[in-house]
Amino acid sequence: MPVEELNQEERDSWMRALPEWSLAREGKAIERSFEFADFSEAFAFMARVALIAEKRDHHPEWFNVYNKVDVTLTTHDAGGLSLKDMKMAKAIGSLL
Ligand SMILES: C[C@H](O)[C@H](O)[C@H]1CNC2=NC(N)=NC(=O)C2=N1
Repeated sequence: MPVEELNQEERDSWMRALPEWSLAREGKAIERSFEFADFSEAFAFMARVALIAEKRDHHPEWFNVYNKVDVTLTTHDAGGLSLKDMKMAKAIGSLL
């Protein structure tokens, strides 16, 4: 089933509900940086996100250095942001 890209109004409404996330890539992605006590905590977070990603078949782009994890969400199949990214962002936030 094709995944629809959100229109600007839907996108902006979701962004108000996800204030910790920022638009990136000219509105085609959202990003958020996380900081933990150490690498072990950061990697534990990534492991939990990985399980959610597999369950949803929706995978983050991310970059980790020691205790920091930068997460970018976008939907390749939609060529931009979809509901999947926003729901994933919400699920990631509820892990903390
Ligand atoms: C075939 C499979 O459904 C797709 O490749 C999935 C897997 N994970 C994905 N993750 C993300 N972020 N975007 C996608 O479009 C996507 N598509």
